[in-house]
Amino acid sequence: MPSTVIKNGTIVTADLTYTADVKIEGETITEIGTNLSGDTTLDATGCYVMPGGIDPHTHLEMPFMGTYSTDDFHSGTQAALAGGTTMVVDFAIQQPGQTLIEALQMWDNKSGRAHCDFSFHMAITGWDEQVFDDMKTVVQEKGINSFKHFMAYKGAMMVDDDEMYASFQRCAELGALPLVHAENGDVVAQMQAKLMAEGNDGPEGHAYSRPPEVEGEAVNRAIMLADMAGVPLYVVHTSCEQAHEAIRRARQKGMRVYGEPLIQHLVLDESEYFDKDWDHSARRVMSPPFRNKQHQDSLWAGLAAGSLQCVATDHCAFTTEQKRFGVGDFTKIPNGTGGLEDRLPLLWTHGVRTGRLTMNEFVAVTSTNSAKILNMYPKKGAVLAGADADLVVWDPEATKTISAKTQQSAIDYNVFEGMEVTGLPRFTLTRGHVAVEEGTMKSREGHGRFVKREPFQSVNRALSQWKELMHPRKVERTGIPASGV
Ligand SMILES: NC(=O)NCCC(=O)O
Ligand SMILES: [Zn+2]
Ligand SMILES: [Zn+2]
Repeated sequence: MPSTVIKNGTIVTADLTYTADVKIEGETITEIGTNLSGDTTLDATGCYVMPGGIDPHTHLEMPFMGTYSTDDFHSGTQAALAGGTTMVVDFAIQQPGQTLIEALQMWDNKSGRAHCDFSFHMAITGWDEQVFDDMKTVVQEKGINSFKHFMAYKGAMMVDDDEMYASFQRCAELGALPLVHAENGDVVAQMQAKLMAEGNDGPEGHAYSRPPEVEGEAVNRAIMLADMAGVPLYVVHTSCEQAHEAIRRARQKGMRVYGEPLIQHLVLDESEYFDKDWDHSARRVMSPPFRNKQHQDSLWAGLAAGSLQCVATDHCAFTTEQKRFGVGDFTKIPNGTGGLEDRLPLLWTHGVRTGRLTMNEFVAVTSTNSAKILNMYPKKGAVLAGADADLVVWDPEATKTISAKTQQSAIDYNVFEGMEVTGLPRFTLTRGHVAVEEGTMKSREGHGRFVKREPFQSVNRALSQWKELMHPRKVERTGIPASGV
């Protein structure tokens, strides 16, 4: 079996920083030590050797708002690798009339082009007996242990409380983790209609129609429902203090609630929606929208304090032409932005280089925490013998200016255009294969494999045990008075 040794680097994991060589045989890390040798040597002088990034939230070739997101499993996973991310978790979403299993088949077909490993969350967009039954197949046979619920996008993917609570209870039974896109979709729809009626039809209307309160309310509601169902909860794209505050409070009360800020919300703010150039603002339309500096500070603090766990991208990239579907009606601008290639360099630049995050916290929030929360650690998210050789050799001094002209993403712009970043991959390895070397792409289409994720044992068992103990019990009484009737 061909072997590779990464030499002269410093290993940085979520909890350790130390000097050692890393030996890879085939697709797996087989040894960590000193003076190791192999068929090939990768020089990591001056670099950190870290677990490759895991993006827990992407939408590649997603059918949405009358079109498909432009980055697919080919360009999207190339972008991931170029930026040091070695695994993405995408969302399989049923289309009207489709079963969960049919939707999964669709995602299986699309993902054949992936250059890096991937897994899926399954979206629940309605509720009936078939969905109830299929959830069991999805968890027990298809290797998917997480289900997403959209509390927004009324008239499309949104589920109501009835459906969500039923699904949360099913997740509890199956050892699965529910995810929520938390915005009050009913209120958003009313605000959108009002803004449009007042002639407020530009991209700034998108931000006005989705204030932090609609997110905070929904996060609180989802947390309460999850608590009543006895299941943990993962809140995707946590963008504001109201949402973070709800997560923080729940965690202080002992609830297993996880929060995921996006790199976009951490570094871009709401002023983007007030640009005079319609295209500039529309390209940045996503839900929830970008917020102000106070909200950004809250998210950064949450990552350092541990009340927020994973930094994702929600990569859902539309071209300018696609964004223009919404000229004259902001509600028709396809929601979504890219970020796969830029997540790690931006987080390093704005997090580690400013002192907001340590290097170990950086690894935790870009990789290890996702692997643990989604139940694939230590196969993924670890630099350990036996783990997949998904690694990034990170040059902390390498710099570039982000530009659509040099990106892997297939769209015609980049929402971070012109930003300088310091900290880039020297090498990115996906299951032992060197996919990126000093900015040159050497990745292979179809190399990526589906990563099966087993149902959760400990957290769900602990919660159901507690639920069982607290279950309503009839009080057996003596001396019951005769009925008054
Ligand atoms: N976030 C966004 O605007 N688009 C992608 C779909 C979603 O996650 O809501
Ligand atoms: Zn969402
Ligand atoms: Zn999303």
